Amino acid sequence: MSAAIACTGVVRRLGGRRRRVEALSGIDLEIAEGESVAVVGRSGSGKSTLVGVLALLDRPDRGRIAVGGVPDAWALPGRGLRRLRRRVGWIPQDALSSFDPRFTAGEVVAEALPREESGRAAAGRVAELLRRVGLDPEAAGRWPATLSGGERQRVAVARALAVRPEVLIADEPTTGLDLLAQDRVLDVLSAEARGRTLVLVTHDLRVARRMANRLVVLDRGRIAADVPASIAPDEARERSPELARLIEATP
Ligand SMILES: Nc1ncnc2c1ncn2[C@@H]1O[C@H](COP(=O)(O)OP(=O)(O)OP(=O)(O)O)[C@@H](O)[C@H]1O
Repeated sequence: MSAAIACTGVVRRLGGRRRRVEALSGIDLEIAEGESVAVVGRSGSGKSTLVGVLALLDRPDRGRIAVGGVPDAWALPGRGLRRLRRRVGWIPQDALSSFDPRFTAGEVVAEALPREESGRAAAGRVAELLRRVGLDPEAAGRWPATLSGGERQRVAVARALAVRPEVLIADEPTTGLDLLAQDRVLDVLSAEARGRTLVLVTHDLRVARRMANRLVVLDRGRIAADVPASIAPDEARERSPELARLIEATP
């Protein structure tokens, strides 16, 4: 099976001159088509930085990102890179702040549609996408700020699906939601992940196990463990102290 997305030797430094942090210190990771991977690790371990780099939103200081058959995304000219980005659906942690406040929920989704689907056909596609994530198409006319957190997160999933991506990347998509809303967002995501590749950041090992068949554990910008999600707790403890810590912290 070929890699849907991969990175080689990725280094990412963040911050200004005074406080420079190496958020990623040489990451090699290959994710096969159809795989579902949960990126876990303690706060500040580099999870968000890694998925931002994988989604081609953030350029690494060193290393290469391969998407589909393209071996080095950032070597492409701007247009090629933009086209490649459309093969990846991005679901951010905080949907509301990622939406343009001048847009209704429907416009947020419509804006992401490929050019050939915009214009007249757009309303139908937007309604279909909203229905797919379990929202009433009427939600299209609402301002995102008037939707619940869970509804907004589902709009973010609909927006990510608008480009018909091969890979879905989600950064803590259920943060701040109550359990029922979390459940609905995760259900929608797992349905949409079928037949696609999924990369999901979560601090919750239960979510990781529910959504993924592989766990990538980050620790201070490095991969501390890369194991099947079904790994027995005893073996996991042996493999990596960082994973052991996560297991202990999970009720
Ligand atoms: N804009 C920034 N400027 C400086 N340092 C940053 C910036 N963004 C992140 N960092 C630092 O980079 C490291 C990795 O951050 P990152 O957000 O990727 O971690 P994380 O594992 O996603 O954390 P969390 O679980 O808290 O969201 C941390 O030490 C963080 O403080």
